[in-house]
Amino acid sequence: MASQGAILPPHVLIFPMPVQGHVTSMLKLAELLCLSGLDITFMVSDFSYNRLLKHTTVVSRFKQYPGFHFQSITDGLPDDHPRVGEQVVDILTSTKNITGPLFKQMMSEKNLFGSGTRRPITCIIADGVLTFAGDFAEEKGIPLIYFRTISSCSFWASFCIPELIEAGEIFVQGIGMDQLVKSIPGMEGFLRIRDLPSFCRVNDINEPKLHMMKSLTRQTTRAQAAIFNTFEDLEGSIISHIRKHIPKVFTIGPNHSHLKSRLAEKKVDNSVLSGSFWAEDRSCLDWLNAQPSNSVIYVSFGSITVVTREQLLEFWHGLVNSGQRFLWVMRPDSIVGEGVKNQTPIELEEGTKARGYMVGWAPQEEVLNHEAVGGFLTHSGWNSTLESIVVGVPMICWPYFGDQTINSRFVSEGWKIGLDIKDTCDRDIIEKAVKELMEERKDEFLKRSQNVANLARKAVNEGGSSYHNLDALIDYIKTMIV
Ligand SMILES: O=c1ccn([C@@H]2O[C@H](COP(=O)(O)OP(=O)(O)O[C@H]3O[C@H](CO)[C@@H](O)[C@H](O)[C@H]3O)[C@@H](O)[C@H]2O)c(=O)[nH]1
Ligand SMILES: C[C@H]1CC[C@@H]2C(C(=O)O)=CO[C@@H](O)[C@@H]21
Repeated sequence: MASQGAILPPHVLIFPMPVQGHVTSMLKLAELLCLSGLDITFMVSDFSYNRLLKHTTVVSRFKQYPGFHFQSITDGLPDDHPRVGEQVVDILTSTKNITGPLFKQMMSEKNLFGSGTRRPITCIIADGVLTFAGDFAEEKGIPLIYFRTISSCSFWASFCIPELIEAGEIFVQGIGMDQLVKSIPGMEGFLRIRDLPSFCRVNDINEPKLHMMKSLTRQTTRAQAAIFNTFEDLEGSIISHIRKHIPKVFTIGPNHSHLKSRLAEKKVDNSVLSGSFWAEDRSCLDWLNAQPSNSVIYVSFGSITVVTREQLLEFWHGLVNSGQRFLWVMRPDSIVGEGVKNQTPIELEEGTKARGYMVGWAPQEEVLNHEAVGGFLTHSGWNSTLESIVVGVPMICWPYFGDQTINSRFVSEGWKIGLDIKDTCDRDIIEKAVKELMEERKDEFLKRSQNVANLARKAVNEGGSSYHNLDALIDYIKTMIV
């Protein structure tokens, strides 16, 4: 065993928070590491695993990597828990209280997943929000790398929560939402209190969600290193501030594009790795095929956002009144509340028949890459933002919660590749924003988005920063074998 052990590769446990946006980006990381011959155990909740089995080919795709194994575990919630909207935060508590102890027991019963052909886990790459995985690594002396799946700008703002509290810059009643934030180094001058991660909007400065986010983020420093799904040309100036607290930061993104680049280099199938929790309706690609170039605004609010029927109608009127073509993802579980009567006004039905198409879930990466798509009305989830950036599609941002409120500010005022309509939901504002993005300022937005897209693609190809950093990460993981 000892001599066999010497030639066995490192064995990495990858553990995402079990929700779509986190599993998606950590699956891409897993495949990137598999391509370098590392052994991977990918921990996923029973709920997520069943969704993956039902709606994707990930299991057969990963069969080509003999060193890759899925391991499922409960997320601690009952099957019928909605796992959407603000209630998704319940997963943080249930995984800590229920999954954490089971994980610990499983690791000990299964000898850290070691066998005659695999080393026991040599390194844990845990989602930065799964603190119990960090506790376990620390307790057992296993090297720990945190992967926070949000943007670096959002991470950095959350990291600065103690300074924000100290400076009185957390939103509580009586503070102006449009006041500029001064206590986040690197964001002075354009970040407003309104743009801080939504957990910073509280009724009382002692509210648990604010303090949970503060400690979740601050505890990242106990890891030996951190990974971010971003690239230096996009967020380098912010990352330089993070590096003062976490010296080893590996920026390796955009992960989905990096994976494509590495697969192409190896001349193997580089089709999109879909980790969808819902069935992708590919008929929208046929519809897009029949639309002119850059003429369609794609509308999707990711996997967690929910809207009331009133909000839905505002979006719908705004889109139809804009006169633009639209492709709209309406997730089956995304409409909440009783709201107004369940009848669709005739003008919306007609407007949709003439210029729109709706699906329950789309193959988003392919949709955004389609030449007919010229804009994206998004909730500013980090994966969606990066997927849009890579293909140079300008955005209208309607952030729902969490990191999205700051991502949208960076899109509009930082990188200037879109518009931010946060905190509004009004048909006239939506109509105006769609016209501005798709007609009036179209060339300006497309040009800037193309420039950023070129930087993203440069980052993930040979010679680029993310390409270099992934190699450095793999070398680092190899040094962790004790
Ligand atoms: O019809 C659809 C809609 C979405 N997607 C994919 O689903 C993912 C959605 O991820 P993201 O855009 O990041 O949004 P959320 O699902 O909301 O992700 C959660 O996780 C992200 C990463 O931490 C955070 O940035 C978000 O705020 C958080 O809500 C993306 O890869 C999309 O391509 C599809 O494939 N088809
Ligand atoms: C449910 C949310 C709590 C934290 C996660 C997150 C993050 O800050 O890492 C962003 O949005 C959500 O996916 C998670």
